[in-house]
Amino acid sequence: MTSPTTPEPASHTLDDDLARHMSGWSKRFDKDHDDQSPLPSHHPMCLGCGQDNPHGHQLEVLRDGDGVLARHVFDARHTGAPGIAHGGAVATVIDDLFGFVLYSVGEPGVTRHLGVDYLAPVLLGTPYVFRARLDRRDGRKLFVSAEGTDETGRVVMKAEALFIVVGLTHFKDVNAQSNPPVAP
Ligand SMILES: CCCCCCCC/C=C\CCCCCCCC(=O)SCCNC(=O)CCNC(=O)[C@H](O)C(C)(C)COP(=O)(O)OP(=O)(O)OC[C@H]1O[C@@H](n2cnc3c(N)ncnc32)[C@H](O)[C@@H]1OP(=O)(O)O
Repeated sequence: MTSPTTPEPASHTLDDDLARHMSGWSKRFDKDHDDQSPLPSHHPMCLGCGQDNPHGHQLEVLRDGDGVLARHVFDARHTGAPGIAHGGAVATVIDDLFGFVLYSVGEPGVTRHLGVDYLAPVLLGTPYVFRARLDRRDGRKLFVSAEGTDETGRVVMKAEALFIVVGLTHFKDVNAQSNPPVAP
């Protein structure tokens, strides 16, 4: 529910977004994306990384060699069992991080399959590092993997996913069929 102090999301039209993202996604990791430099968010309202989404994780994702990295602290909004991050919130962060691996591919893609192994509780208010990479590509199929570690280096979760490369028309076609976005 929107509180009176919750900022209204900025207005972004699909055509604006597509135009902006088209140039963004055509860029591979390059001189603009030096190692350990931040990568642009998918979209200002993206649940994972959008800076205008007050309900999102507002991830800041860095290029990390051939992969990507995000440092993240889950908070009370992400509670599952008391004191522990909800598994769906952890999966959201990882799914979104995989969406940043697309920068190394230079083409847009969407999640076809996501698998998560929860090896240890992910605690609220505790810093974790999540890393993801492209393992292999088979035509339009991108096989990616990731893991999350705590400050001691202990691996608390692992994930693997299949992303499918799609054209930008995928997003346009889907939006043409859907209802207009609703403000939170
Ligand atoms: C608002 C404007 C924004 C504009 C922005 C523009 C740029 C943004 C760009 C990028 C954003 C990235 C943002 C990341 C955010 C995080 C990621 C998400 O949340 S993504 C959302 C959730 N995912 C979906 O909504 C997909 C829904 N699914 C589909 O639309 C279709 O299923 C689709 C397009 C993915 C594929 O459909 P098919 O009918 O073409 O293909 P099929 O038969 O399903 O399978 C594809 C291939 O995968 C294999 N496959 C399927 N499951 C497999 C499995 N478990 N293991 C191995 N292979 C598998 C199959 O055998 C097939 O292989 P074979 O191509 O024939 O060789």
